[in-house]
Amino acid sequence: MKVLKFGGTSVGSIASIQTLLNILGDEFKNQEKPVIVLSAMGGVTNLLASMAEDAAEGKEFTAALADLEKRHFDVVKSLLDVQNQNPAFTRLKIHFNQLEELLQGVLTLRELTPKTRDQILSFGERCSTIMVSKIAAQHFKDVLFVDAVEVIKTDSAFGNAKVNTELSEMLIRNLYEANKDKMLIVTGFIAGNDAGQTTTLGRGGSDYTAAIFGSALNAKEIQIWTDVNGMMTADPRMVKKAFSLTELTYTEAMELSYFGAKVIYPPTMIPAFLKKIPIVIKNTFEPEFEGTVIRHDCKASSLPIKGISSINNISILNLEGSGMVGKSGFSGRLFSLLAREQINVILITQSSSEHSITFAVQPQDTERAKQVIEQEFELELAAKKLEHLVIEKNLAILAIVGENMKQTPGMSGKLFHALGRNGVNVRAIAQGSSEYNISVIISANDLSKALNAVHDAFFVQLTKTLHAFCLGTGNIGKTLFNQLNAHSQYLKDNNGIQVKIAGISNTRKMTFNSDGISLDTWQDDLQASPYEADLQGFISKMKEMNLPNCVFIDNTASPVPIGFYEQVFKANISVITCNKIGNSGSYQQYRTFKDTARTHGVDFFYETNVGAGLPIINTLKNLMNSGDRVQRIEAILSGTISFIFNNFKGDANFHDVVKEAQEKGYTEPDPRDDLSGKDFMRKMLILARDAGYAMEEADVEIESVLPQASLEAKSVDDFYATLKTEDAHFAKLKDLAEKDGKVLRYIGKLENGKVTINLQMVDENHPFYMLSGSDNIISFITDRYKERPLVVKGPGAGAEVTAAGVFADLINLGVAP
Ligand SMILES: NC(=O)c1ccc[n+]([C@@H]2O[C@H](COP(=O)([O-])OP(=O)(O)OC[C@H]3O[C@@H](n4cnc5c(N)ncnc54)[C@H](O)[C@@H]3O)[C@@H](O)[C@H]2O)c1
Ligand SMILES: N[C@@H](CCO)C(=O)O
Ligand code: NA
Repeated sequence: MKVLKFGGTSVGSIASIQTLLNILGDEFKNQEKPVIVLSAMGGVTNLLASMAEDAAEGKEFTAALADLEKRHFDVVKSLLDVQNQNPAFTRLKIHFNQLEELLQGVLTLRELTPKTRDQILSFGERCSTIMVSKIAAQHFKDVLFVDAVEVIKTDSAFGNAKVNTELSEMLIRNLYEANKDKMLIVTGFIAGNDAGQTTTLGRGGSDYTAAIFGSALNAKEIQIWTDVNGMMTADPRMVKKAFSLTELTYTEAMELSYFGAKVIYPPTMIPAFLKKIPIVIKNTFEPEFEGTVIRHDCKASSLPIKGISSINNISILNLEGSGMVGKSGFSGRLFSLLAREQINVILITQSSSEHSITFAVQPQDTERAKQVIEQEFELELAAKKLEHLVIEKNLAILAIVGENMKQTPGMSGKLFHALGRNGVNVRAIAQGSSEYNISVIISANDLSKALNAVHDAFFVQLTKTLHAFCLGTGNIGKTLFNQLNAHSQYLKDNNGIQVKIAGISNTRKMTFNSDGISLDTWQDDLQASPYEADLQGFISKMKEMNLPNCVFIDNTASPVPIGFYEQVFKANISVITCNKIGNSGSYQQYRTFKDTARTHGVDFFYETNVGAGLPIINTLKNLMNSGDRVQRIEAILSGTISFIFNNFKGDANFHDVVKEAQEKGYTEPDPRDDLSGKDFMRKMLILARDAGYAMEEADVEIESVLPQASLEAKSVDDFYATLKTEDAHFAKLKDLAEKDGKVLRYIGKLENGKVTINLQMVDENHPFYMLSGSDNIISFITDRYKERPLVVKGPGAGAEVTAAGVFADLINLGVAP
């Protein structure tokens, strides 16, 4: 046989009671009739409690009582045929009169004893159960209302009575045997003492009733019908990707029950655990959900953990001092004291040096704990054997739970990697040797980020979410958004990655959305945003949003964002940049970026600083990391100049070719940066530094391709004008080269710690002769690539290839452990 328990929401409305009847209808078809346990209608127990307290304070309760009556009567009117209504009204009315009398007594005496309180509360379950059993009787024959006062026997500790299990189980069995052909519908939560007075079973009482019946009758299963889809991997209000578990063990259910939305209160299920009866959590509002089964032993599961539970507000107390070292009985004294004071200790850690003990308590217990400890250890404190107790508030506990963790190395590694990577500082740690729970204490501010990051790290079958904050909506920024938009489904399906753009800023406006700014409407959103651009504001907001797997992307050509990189790294946020100004500033600054990123365990990716999307920075990194040494680098790294020399032929005029390069998106926002050689210089400097040379800009020897007048131009327009007036200068260069069947190439070289960039005329035997479009080419001659160089070649400028390089950096972020 089965026991089915329906919680408050399942009997809370006409619609839910109708669903309940359908469920009973299915069960009624079975040979063995189930036992049904009911809670009070949703909210009724709390209402009764407050009516009782009001009455004790001399306040009126009649209006509330009338409401209560009406809620029950409305159900009767809707769900019972007219001819069946009167007997139900009469039964209910008798109870409401009794309730009124009790409340009146409390009001008169201005006193509410625990005994009276239990009696008052019991009307919630009594009325809902009478009501539902009358309705059920109209549909099914042989329904029997059972007042649990008759069969569940307790002591007289009103409010939280202790059950006489042996006696109760016997009475339940007798009742069941005598009514085998009937469906018993039983009041949850309430019981009776020897004198027949009503008692209540405390928190989770109706689940307890179901467990007691299940145990007494050796039920095949106990179903708990509630209003959510069973037990989930995390609190769904905090973790959107939380999903329902199909199966977990009793131990896991116990450990996970810390959730805010409590599905069951595991201690009440102990009678069922002891008999190894499976407990199935079902959803009345989604009956097709197959349920979460809590059982003694589960099938092997592929999930590394079953879930992540949390407590969002705790305090820790830390007691340390030499007086504890090697002293047995110290922790005994401490924790006996706390137990005596009824201070619940949530978590304890002690280092093996025995120099300190840290423990967590509810915030409301903190001050009292401090007081009693200081009294108890007064002498030790005075003798400085103990230091004064340190209290820290606004903390939270996050715990990963699952029996699969046992004997599986790497679980704590995964947990701490996810936390560390996201800049979550761990204040204390606890893991029992049973290895099914690892708990960490962190700042309450970080809880949401930590829960989501840890959930992403463990449940790899789910999509991982990256949160990107992007600066710059020009050529590259815009193209990146288009690429992300077009490719998002593929990334989800094939890489399990979802990129959410959580913030965007250009020089005018900024906008934010932790759920991701739509990549179809970002321009309108930015336009409509109330926030004026403010870089420090942008970064502060990014930190404040405290999202997991966060990255800052600099798609500007501005020196301003550079000044903020360090701050970003220090907030444990990775940086991706196509802006070369940062890495080509002072060597000191370049080092600071690298070192700060490393010490904070985040990435600093800048593949597009050299050769746009071509794999140049990563190639060099791999060479260096694997112990190779660069002997020489020769390269053409200006896409713009490359394009110009590849197209400045025959009748072409220099001015127009430069214009074309700009229109094609190859140039810097200011094309003078390209033609002056500055952009090329930056790239060579970055390569030299990545190759291990602590070089400064002044160490680069650079020959310009421009005549003096162009170099001195005050504006971009003036600059273009000089390209026209200086036409002869460029024509001469071209003719000189063409005369000998050569081509013009602007080539950079790094050798012996020296960088030079100059204009050369090369013939067809030169490896750099054959280039077209905006091609870049780089050849690395290293200790290992000595005879023949390692060469990378291809288009090295343009919005598409550059944005693609930024995109690749994004996907390569080490968010996954
Ligand atoms: N074009 C290429 O082929 C290529 C290749 C590699 C790298 N890059 C680099 O890409 C970067 C962007 O180039 P682009 O052509 O897209 O430039 P762009 O001028 O088209 O866009 C720059 C954007 O940055 C924004 N911006 C500037 N300063 C800002 C600030 N302080 N705060 C917020 N936003 C700011 C501007 O509003 C604009 O939206 C440059 O650093 C360039 O060197 C370009
Ligand atoms: N303006 C740059 C873009 C690539 O960094 C170039 O022409 O090479
Ligand atoms: Na590159």
